[in-house]
Amino acid sequence: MSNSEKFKVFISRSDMPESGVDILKKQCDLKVWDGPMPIPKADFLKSVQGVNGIYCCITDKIDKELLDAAGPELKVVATISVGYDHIDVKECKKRGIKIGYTPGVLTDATAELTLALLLCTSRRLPEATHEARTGGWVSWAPTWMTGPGLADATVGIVGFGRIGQAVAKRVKSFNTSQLLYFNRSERPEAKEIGASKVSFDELLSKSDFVICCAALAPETKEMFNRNAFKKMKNSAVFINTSRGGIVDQNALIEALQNGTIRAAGLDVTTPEPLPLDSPLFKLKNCVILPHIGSAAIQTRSNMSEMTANNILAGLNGTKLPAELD
Ligand SMILES: O=C(O)[C@H](O)CO
Repeated sequence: MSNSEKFKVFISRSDMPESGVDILKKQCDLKVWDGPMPIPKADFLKSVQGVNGIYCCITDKIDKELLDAAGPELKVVATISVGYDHIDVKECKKRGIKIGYTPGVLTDATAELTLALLLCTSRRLPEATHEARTGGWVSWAPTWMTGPGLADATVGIVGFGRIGQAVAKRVKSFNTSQLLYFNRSERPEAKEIGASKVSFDELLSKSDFVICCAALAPETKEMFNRNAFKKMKNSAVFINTSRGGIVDQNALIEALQNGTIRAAGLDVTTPEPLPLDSPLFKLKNCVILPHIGSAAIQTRSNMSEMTANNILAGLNGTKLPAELD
């Protein structure tokens, strides 16, 4: 393509980290959505007409209707995320549209956040700071604000890919007694980490902490349902930093209200943002974060650069640096 007819790329947010946008600016004709976020569907459909590439994020549904609206010139869709459950992968493949995502660069940030959320939930930090600020801190007290520690605990990780393994390595440094994992396939890396593969049921019944790092797919949808929570210890702490759809949220609310499990820490919910009147916000034993797993400054820049490079490769017809196969 000559300079006068650059590739057309649509970017669905005006606040995508600059480092990636700068890469694209030099070589593409960029159209950036700067209206309300996330981009309303009707605007999305209009904005993508005739583009060659789409730079999107997890709130943008890339479905058949959107691909139809974009038309036959669309070569690549790249998401600034490792998760791709918002993209109709089959439909893209059928049309020969390449999909880029951002595995690897956010592993450390997400693992860090998972640990932060776990400690926050088990040691009741939001409750404790609230008490300190509002006069509940009357005196040091032997049993006040106590919660389970990680030392000598059994930790179960569901989904043992990059992020699950990074979480396991970090958790181990807290002197846990046992690391269990549940994954579709056996992971060779588990041996060195010191984690044992068990069935989902065994993980649920033995773990003091259950951490969900699995990707959302038809097989994992609502795998944490009423039955699963019943199999967990009453003292268990549940952490989810992957996708809200993996949990039957009503079952979780019930489990937290009834003491079926002790507490939950969630970086992801259904829907997002979680409505302010959700019962989850009323529960002291639930810590909720607004999906900030990968929100480390440098990580987001790296993700943006990877997204841009995925787009450029897709436009030029070469293998993407991180292509979904
Ligand atoms: O899938 C992802 O990358 C996260 O959920 C958002 O960074």
